[in-house]
Amino acid sequence: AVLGGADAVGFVLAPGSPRTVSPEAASALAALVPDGVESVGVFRGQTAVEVIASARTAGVQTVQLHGGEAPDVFDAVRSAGFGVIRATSAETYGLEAQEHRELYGDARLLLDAPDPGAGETFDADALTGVEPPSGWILAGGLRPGNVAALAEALRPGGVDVSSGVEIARGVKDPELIREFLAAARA
Ligand SMILES: O=C(O)c1ccccc1NCC(=O)[C@H](O)[C@H](O)COP(=O)(O)O
Repeated sequence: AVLGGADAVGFVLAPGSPRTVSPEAASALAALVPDGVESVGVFRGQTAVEVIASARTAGVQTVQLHGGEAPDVFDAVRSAGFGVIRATSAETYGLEAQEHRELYGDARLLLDAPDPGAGETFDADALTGVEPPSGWILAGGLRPGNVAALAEALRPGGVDVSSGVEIARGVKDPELIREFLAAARA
């Protein structure tokens, strides 16, 4: 991903995924990430104490929370010195955009399909009449063949991919990563 020109790389530190890496393994990988490329730890449903401990061991800069965590978890993570990304489904966000602004306002927003990391797209109609905050990140079922059209239609500040650059669940493919990055940049 770094060689292909990604702006950020993510390590799944949430338990129970075929993509899960230990904080120690993530630390060895994050140490290879050069300055200027953001390293992100991906979490779901853990306590603030667990998230912060894992993120510190892994040495990531940013924490991405997928589990509907409460605002106080975001505050704790931020106070521990990490950047924070709030990942939520586009359907949920469509119903609570005001709440996001009020409760999580300075967290970056990532809009995803309901089942994170499953390679499913969301129904873009969920965002009709909703304007996500500037710099929001689009995720969910992106692939080299659809990222340009979806980005053109939805105008996010960035895109995030997992399944669409894998040859099997949890197994990334360098060529698909290169194709995805080229299509997203275009
Ligand atoms: O990828 C996982 O297995 C995962 C597990 C627990 C929480 C989040 C997870 N992934 C979130 C991501 O960062 C994915 O990149 C994002 O949901 C997009 O996934 P995909 O639709 O497979 O491209």
